[in-house]
Amino acid sequence: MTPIPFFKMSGSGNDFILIDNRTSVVPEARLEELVVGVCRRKMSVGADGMILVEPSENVDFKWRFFNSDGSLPDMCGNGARCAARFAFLNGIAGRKMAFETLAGVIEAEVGDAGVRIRMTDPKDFRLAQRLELDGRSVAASSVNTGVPHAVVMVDDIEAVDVASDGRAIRFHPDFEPDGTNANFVELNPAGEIFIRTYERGVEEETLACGTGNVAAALILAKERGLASPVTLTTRSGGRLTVHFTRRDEGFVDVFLEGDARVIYRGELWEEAWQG
Ligand SMILES: N[C@H](CCC[C@H](N)C(=O)O)C(=O)O
Repeated sequence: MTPIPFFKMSGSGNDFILIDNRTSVVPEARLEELVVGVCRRKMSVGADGMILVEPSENVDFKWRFFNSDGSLPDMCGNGARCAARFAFLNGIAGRKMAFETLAGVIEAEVGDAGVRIRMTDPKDFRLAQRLELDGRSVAASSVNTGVPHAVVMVDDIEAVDVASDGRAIRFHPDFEPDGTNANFVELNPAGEIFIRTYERGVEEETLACGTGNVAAALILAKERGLASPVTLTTRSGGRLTVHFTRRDEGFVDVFLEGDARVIYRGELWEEAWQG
């Protein structure tokens, strides 16, 4: 099989494999095997997800985004920034662009220092829920920022067992049938915000989650009165900034801004994803 050119990129530590699939270079019949195979750490390239850039009749391009387990969520904030810069660098779009996702059309602007994307309007806010986790009652809020997110405020972000508590929230009955991503957020006395995320479809903690940072920022705005812009420090140490305008009980003009780094370019051989 002809090797498939790809970029490896990172959005604040959330890493992705990106492929220009406008001429259908990936074997559609073996797509899930390809996604899961190449996202394996150590055995292959390794990534939190894969992005296919494909033709669109209405805007600059359409994307298909896959979590590393092969699932197809509606949106990915860090992946969207990487897809925008990938499209710009490969002449698929200009600095300002729009592309189709399952969550809707995402507008993006590629700057010299980072990429800014317009998020879909947040929906399904649920504040001050109580989740029963292994006999503990945990306060959480949730919102859909393109994908579902639960947000738990904590006093010490370093003390959180993200693998265990994150997984328990991700599969909690309150979020069935689709499940949710689970975010843990510390707002310290100096006003600094630290966030850690267990990601649905990766099924472990990732170093950053764009839609999760947006969820945390909007819930902090609602519950703690934070004003736009809100900057959060992710597990990688990378910082993401969320801009928004309050409108009645909701938010409009929500933007996510952060880096989208090219790590390397390569070509996928079939043995990189077979079995
Ligand atoms: N794992 C998420 C999708 C990717 C979200 C995250 N990587 C982001 O940057 O928004 C889900 O299945 O809901």
